[in-house]
Amino acid sequence: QQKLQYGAQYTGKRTDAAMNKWRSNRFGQFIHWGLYAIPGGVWNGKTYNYAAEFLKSSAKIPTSTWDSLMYQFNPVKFNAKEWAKMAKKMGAKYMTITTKHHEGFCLWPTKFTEFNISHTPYKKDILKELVEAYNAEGIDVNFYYSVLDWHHPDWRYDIKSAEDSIAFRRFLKFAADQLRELATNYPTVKAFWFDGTWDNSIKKNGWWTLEVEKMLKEVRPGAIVNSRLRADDFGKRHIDSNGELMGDYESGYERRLPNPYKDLQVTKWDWEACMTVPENQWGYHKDWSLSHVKSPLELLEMVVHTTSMGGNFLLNFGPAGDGSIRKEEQNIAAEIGAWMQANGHVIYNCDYAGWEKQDWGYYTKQKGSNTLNLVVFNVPVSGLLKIKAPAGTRFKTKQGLEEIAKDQYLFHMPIQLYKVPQVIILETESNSGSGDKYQEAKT
Ligand SMILES: COc1ccc([C@@H]2N[C@@H](C)[C@@H](O)[C@H]2O)cc1
Repeated sequence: QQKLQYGAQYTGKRTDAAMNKWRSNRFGQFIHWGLYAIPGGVWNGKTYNYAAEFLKSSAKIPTSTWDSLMYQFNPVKFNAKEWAKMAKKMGAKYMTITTKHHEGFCLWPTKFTEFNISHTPYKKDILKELVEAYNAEGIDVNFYYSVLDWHHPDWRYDIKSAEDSIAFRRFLKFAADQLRELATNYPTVKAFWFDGTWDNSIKKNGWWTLEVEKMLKEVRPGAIVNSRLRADDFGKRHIDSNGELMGDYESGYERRLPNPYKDLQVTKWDWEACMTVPENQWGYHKDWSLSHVKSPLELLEMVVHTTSMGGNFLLNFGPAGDGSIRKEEQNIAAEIGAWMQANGHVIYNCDYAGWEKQDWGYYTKQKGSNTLNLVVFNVPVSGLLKIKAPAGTRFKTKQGLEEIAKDQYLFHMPIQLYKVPQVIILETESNSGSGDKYQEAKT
């Protein structure tokens, strides 16, 4: 353990009301929307299959050319209320919007750069429209903010000279001013999702990442920041040099999930995974035939998998440049929403149950209750679900349960064709299941 000036500010999970709400939300909608949605991965008639929000670099487009897309941004089909209603029907409890992505274009009328929505044909404050529409549906709104900024002349990837250092200090003030502006002018914002913080320039300025965390929590008490913002005294990111998580939740699971057998360390802190529908498209891409597009059921399993390990799942939508939502995303929202409508009680306010994962699916546990939720994706040919209970567990539920050895059971599923994940609720006796674990075999 060494004394850090810019390391973790506390250890363990926050238990204040704001963080408890963030945690209980469990399932959110990510929205990537910016100038990149206009070309949608196609430039001068050539389709680029890398992430559409990176088209500027994939197609080697000069900044001045790219930035002139601002004068075309006029989403005539944009309707914030429709987006919010779709998210509500999907069962999303929060939404995270790209206020500014790496391109540097701002969806709000910021005072600190002209490269913003007020200078587009659309003119109006899209961020305000989205915050109001989603909040009206009872959905919390969080802000994604990319520190990396391709547009701003003072951005630096590294600090290699006095000039770099002077320019980058100006840049860090610009970014802090924008963040203060966001936290001040949109008072219902709940959390800040930082991205674009992996470069040496940020790693050499860990002090700034802590200053931003403190400022946001001062301006907006209860505000939540992700670990991706943070670098410590030695440039160590997410986890400080003493092994403590920085920020309020771990945000390293991007387009991947922790292994439910081997990565149980994630259960010791709050965390969130974010996921694309295609293999790797966050912004709108015109051609989704270029990679596998995940089905509603594949994505629903990821939601359940994440809850079963005590994390939040942020599912990405990439609206088109005209403000429309593509049919694949509409369908995903409808199908996931149908299941969440009937079974959200095994997701919302649920957490890691501490039971050993089995092949048939996932366990979740309602916070502070003795009900154990089994979410079955893979029904065994035998119809018998294997359950290994923590030592000394006593069940209240008798129906369908057959004890086959100490703390080992089979649950008899009715033999039928299942089309959607099945939920089985078991009741355990309140003080049972905390007994000693078998001694692991020495190998
Ligand atoms: C390989 O490097 C990157 C850099 C940035 C990203 C951004 N993070 C995601 C949340 C999206 O915003 C993507 O553009 C992804 C991969």
